[in-house]
Amino acid sequence: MTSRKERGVPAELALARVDITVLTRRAGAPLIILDVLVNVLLGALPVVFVVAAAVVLGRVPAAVDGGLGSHAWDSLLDAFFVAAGAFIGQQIVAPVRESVGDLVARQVDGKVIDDVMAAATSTTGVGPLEDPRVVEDLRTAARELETWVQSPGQACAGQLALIGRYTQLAGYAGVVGAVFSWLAAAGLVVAVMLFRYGLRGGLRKYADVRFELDGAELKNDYLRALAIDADAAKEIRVFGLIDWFRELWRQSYLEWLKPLWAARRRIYLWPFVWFTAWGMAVTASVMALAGHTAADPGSDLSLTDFVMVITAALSALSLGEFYRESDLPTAVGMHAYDAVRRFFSGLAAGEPAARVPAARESAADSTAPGTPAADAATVPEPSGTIRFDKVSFHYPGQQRMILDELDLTLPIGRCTALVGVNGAGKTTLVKLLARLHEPTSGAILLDGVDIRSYPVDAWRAKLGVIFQDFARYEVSAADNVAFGSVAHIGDRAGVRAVVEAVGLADALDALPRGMDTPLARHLEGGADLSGGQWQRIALARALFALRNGSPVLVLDEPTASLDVRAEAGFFKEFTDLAHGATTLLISHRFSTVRQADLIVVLEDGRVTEHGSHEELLAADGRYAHLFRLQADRFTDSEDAGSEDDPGGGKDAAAPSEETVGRAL
Ligand SMILES: Nc1ncnc2c1ncn2[C@@H]1O[C@H](COP(=O)(O)OP(=O)(O)OP(=O)(O)O)[C@@H](O)[C@H]1O
Repeated sequence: MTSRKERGVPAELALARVDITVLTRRAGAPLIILDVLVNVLLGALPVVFVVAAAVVLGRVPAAVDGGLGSHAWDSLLDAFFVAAGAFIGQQIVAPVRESVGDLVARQVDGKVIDDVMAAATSTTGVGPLEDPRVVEDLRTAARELETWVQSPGQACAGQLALIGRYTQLAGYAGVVGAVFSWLAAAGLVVAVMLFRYGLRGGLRKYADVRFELDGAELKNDYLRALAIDADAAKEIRVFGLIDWFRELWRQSYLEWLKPLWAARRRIYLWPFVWFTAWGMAVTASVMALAGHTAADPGSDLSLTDFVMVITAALSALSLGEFYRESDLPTAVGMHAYDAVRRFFSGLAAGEPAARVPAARESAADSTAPGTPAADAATVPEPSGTIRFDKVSFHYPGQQRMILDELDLTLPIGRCTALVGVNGAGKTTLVKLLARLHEPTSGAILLDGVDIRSYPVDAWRAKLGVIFQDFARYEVSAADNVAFGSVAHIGDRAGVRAVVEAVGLADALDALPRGMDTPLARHLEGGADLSGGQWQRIALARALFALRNGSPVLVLDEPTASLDVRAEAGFFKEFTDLAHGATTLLISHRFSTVRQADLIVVLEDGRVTEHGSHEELLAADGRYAHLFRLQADRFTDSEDAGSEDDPGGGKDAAAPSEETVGRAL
């Protein structure tokens, strides 16, 4: 995209005006026509007033001579009523114009917000929404759209409001031209536009500087939000961070404000003085010409004409000012829309290539050789395996491979546990399985068929995934669970069954409105849950998906927030409930992991070990090492807590299987 500076100022201004005009069309023809008419009327009324007031003044001598009831008196009254009508009309039309402008702005902004929401929720994957540049554009746009200070809609209403101002200027110039001199009228218009250029041009440059500081402004927004964030509030107090943060807030604001102050001095001072001097010179010439003509005894300029010209000229000159309703909105408002457009192109550029690569179309899996089900509308019931076939992946815009030619087979109907150190790529693997990202190379095959052959929604309907950072929706507890299969959101008996299965029924029944209680304290009748209770909600959600036909369950750290008792019971209860399902379980808790049918160790982007718990312990590799590390923590504390246990000095590096089993 060509930058604003490269295009040059006139082209930039023209394009900005065209952009606003195009966007304004979204307000709809009736509203736009109404706004234009109201603005034209608001622009014309002051001109009518100036003309009528001058006529009133000119008719006073004759009316005084003629006396009450005379024809001259009546014509004075006629002119007076026109002037008064024009004056009162302005008072009435001005707020109407403001309201119609607001309607235009709301219509446009509403449609822009709809577009943003539609675009943000329509991406197949999450890659674009994880791209910091795309997110920054979205935040910039959202700030103006939400606060409704200088939004795109305000820019549209502001540009329409210019019609009123320029109708007024044209009217005054017309009066001066018709009554006195077209040259003087042209001079007036030039003077006003010079004043305007000095002001509005400065504002445009100032706005450019402000846009360059978007990053700093977003940082300020973040820090401001942090100051009132309940979670951060705890740590800020407990760790005594208040003074540190105050200083950070001060510094951050200064980093944003200082360049703005400097820009204001640089941009406004000399150009403003320069353009104002030119404007004043032109004004002085027009006034001198009018005065000279009026003073000339041979001139046919009447008192009415003279008053009309001077009043029109002065009124025109007063238009060489900052237009509150137009200038800031048109200078700044479209910035948010630029961010919206960058957001759209960022989303489009970041969408994963979901097509099945040509080479992959002939790929055959040992379990199901043959042709892939290219573009099949439905996903068949899994029967053999889900296989990661030489899957490599790096995040968009990054070089580092998170998964590197990874081969992994998940047997259908069995439970596979995935272990690995922090950052090994376990959650990333789940994102690929759910097609939130697509592999950089390689493929994921369901019974030999590349899952990209299927419509993404149909594939996802086969999965019930609970992420480590699962969502906590501010809706009722029942809906939080039912979101696992939104097509069955009304199935209260089903929701109840899975809530009981995860041991949450008593806790939810104790809430003010039972399962209908909104899970957010700030909502009326709402309540919040503990971390472990939220985790059970997430588990119930996964079970609800399973119950309603998602045969593949993926649980990323499902027991991380469960208490020891709940964790101990988790696996048994869960395998009973999830009997027959294909489960991928990610956990750092070996007490959970050890009970899986198959355990897979992920390291350096590849599977380095796989087998049952016993096989992996016997192999004495990475799994055995990690297992012992965790087991030692328990045996140490058990030993320390047991004063009369003579076995406290057991070889911690090699606990017996029995000890480990007891501890875990
Ligand atoms: N959206 C992202 N963009 C760029 N890099 C990412 C993104 N998400 C994760 N990563 C990086 O990918 C690597 C693997 O992360 P991942 O969350 O898959 O690990 P994990 O094995 O699940 O870790 P943990 O056990 O801590 O949950 C990490 O180095 C992480 O920084």
